[in-house]
Amino acid sequence: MCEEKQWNSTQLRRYDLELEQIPRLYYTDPKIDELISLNKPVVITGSNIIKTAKANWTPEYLEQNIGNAGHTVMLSKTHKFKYFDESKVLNKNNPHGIEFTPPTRKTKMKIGEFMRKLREWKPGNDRLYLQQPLNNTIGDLLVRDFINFDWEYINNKQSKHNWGPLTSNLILISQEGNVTPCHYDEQQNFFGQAYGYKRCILFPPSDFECLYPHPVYHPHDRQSMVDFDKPDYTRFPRFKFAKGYETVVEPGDVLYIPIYWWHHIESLMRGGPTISVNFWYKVGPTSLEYPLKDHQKVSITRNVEKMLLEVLQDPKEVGPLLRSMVLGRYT
Ligand SMILES: CC1(C)c2ccccc2-c2ccc(C[C@@H](CC(=O)O)C(=O)C(=O)O)cc21
Ligand SMILES: [Zn+2]
Repeated sequence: MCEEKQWNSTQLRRYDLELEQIPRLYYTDPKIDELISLNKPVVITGSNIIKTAKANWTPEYLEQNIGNAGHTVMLSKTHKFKYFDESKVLNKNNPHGIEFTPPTRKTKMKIGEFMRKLREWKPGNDRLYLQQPLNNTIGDLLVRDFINFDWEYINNKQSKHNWGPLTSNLILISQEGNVTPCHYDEQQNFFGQAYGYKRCILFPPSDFECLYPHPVYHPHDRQSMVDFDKPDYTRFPRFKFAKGYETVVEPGDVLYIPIYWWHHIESLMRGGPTISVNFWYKVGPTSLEYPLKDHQKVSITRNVEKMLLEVLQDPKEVGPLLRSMVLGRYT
């Protein structure tokens, strides 16, 4: 029987993008391994990977069981939560940083205060996004749920596809309508959706030239400079050629976000709070096999930018040197 959909398209933000669907496959389907080995995204459905989270993790349950520590909560004046690396911001003990006005603020909050602020939220208030690494501060029931994830399935994928060690699991509690803007991570990611619905838009690493990442030394390193709500086609003309893939993940789904794939993730508008848990895997230094994969080329560009900054010291000199090296000679 076809389940009635729990959401409708008016809850999705509208972007000037052509989007294909990310395949949704039942967890026993061997095509899942084919896609993962090709570093392509896939939604794994019907599995027990995060079954206990799907069964138990409601906002009320987390309020009771996530633990009594202060949790990291991001605050934003807009619906966008654009990540930035604090270590790259100019400040007294970082003379090489660059001028930067952080778009979000980090604070610590007990879960009760966070949930109250969500319930009492009004337009004009800061929006909230809670993230909590699964560590020894979380409550016993959450530890039990975490232990009862289907680790046999997860570890089988990790070893079959030569992922490195699991580096962290983040629990994410988002306010409805929040957006994590388009960025890539240097880790393989099993993105589990426990409660509520999230729309995920992904682009392959080969779309690097259409998504204009900030310079590597910028606090918004790895984040796209393009504002999806209002793209500046003069500065970013190739954005119109970006070829995206999308899906709306529902409770129990696990989306495989391949390393270096761009992803924009939004909690559906008017869909209530959402709860996700991700699994990040660091990959060791891979030997370069030819022809190089697209994500390896992105990694090479990062090394060039880092080396140039190191030797030039002044961030403002990196662009001009690259330009003089390339214009008229390689273009
Ligand atoms: C935006 C936020 C809260 C944040 C602020 C400051 C530092 C880190 C982070 C951070 C890290 C991961 C996510 C989860 C997910 C995006 C999503 O689900 O919204 C994602 O990108 C991934 O799993 O790779 C979200 C965040
Ligand atoms: Zn990410």
